[in-house]
Amino acid sequence: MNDTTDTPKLSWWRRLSNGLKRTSSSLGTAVADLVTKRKLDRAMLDDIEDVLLRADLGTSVAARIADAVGTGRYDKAISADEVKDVVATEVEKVLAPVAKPLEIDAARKPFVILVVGVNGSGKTTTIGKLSQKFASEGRKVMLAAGDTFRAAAIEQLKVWGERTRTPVVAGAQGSDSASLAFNALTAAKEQGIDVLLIDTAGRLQNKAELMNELEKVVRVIRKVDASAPHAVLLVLDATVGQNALSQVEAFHRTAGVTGLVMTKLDGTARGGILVALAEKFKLPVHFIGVGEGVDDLAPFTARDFARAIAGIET
Ligand SMILES: Nc1nc2c(ncn2[C@@H]2O[C@H](COP(=O)(O)OP(=O)(O)OP(=O)(O)O)[C@@H](O)[C@H]2O)c(=O)[nH]1
Repeated sequence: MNDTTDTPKLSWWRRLSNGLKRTSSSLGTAVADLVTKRKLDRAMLDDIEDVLLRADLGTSVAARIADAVGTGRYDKAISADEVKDVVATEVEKVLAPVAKPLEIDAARKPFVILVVGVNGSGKTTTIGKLSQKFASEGRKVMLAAGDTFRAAAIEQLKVWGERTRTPVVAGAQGSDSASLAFNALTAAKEQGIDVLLIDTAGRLQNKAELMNELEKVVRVIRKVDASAPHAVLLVLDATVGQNALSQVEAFHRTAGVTGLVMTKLDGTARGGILVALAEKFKLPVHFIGVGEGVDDLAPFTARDFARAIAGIET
């Protein structure tokens, strides 16, 4: 884990737009190359659509953007900035309905958040960041080290617990993660905890056995509180691109995902996939991760993200 305290703190917007440079600049360069050569015609719109597809935006969004670019502009010269503006506007339209804050229902005590995702997507780090956020809002938080496969994962969660001064319920490596979740929820109820964040082992979406185990965690949690988990957050690594589609599908089927968090948007991210996900699944997107530090979690906002994808400076 990098220590970010010594480096000048970049704003989350700067980190996001830097992270999405790979998408926005290849999109920008490709569009600039296209539009300088000739007046707008169907062939150029097809080329623009291809560029958008390569940026992972998905077929229907790419087609819609190409149509919007074409509207009223046939046989005219068009600038790259005009195209970028249309991209930003159309992408924002797709993202606005899914950009929703994570609401903590105070009537649920504790409000149980199950955090799921593939290996290394950033679950534990996101739990640490959320723990800090909720504690700073004056809530009593507890963490459950449900990733019982790896000793290092249990230790990592304990470190986050210390850092955010939050109690951690942990068992031995190899112990049953469903019973760990059961114990943690029982303890959280007894202690009047407001928010219980449950970590789970990373699992590939195509491994049936592990996905069944996740179902069991949900079933066992419900024995303590039939309304829990109150939120199931799927943590997605922004660098994986198209694979995110099958991750959402499988985790949604198994654990009833209620919202998404996309991490690593500060790196060489391929954030266009978030647009395809929003279009296809319409699941709320709550937060984005823009670094490894405790404060590197930002609420997801459609306009900022759309402009970063299109490569428009704020
Ligand atoms: N740059 C960057 N790195 C991140 C971000 N979120 C997590 N990471 C890093 O990604 C790596 C994996 O993060 P973890 O939180 O351990 O991921 P996990 O999903 O819990 O991993 P498993 O326990 O293996 O399933 C770590 O090195 C984190 O520091 C982010 O938003 N930006």
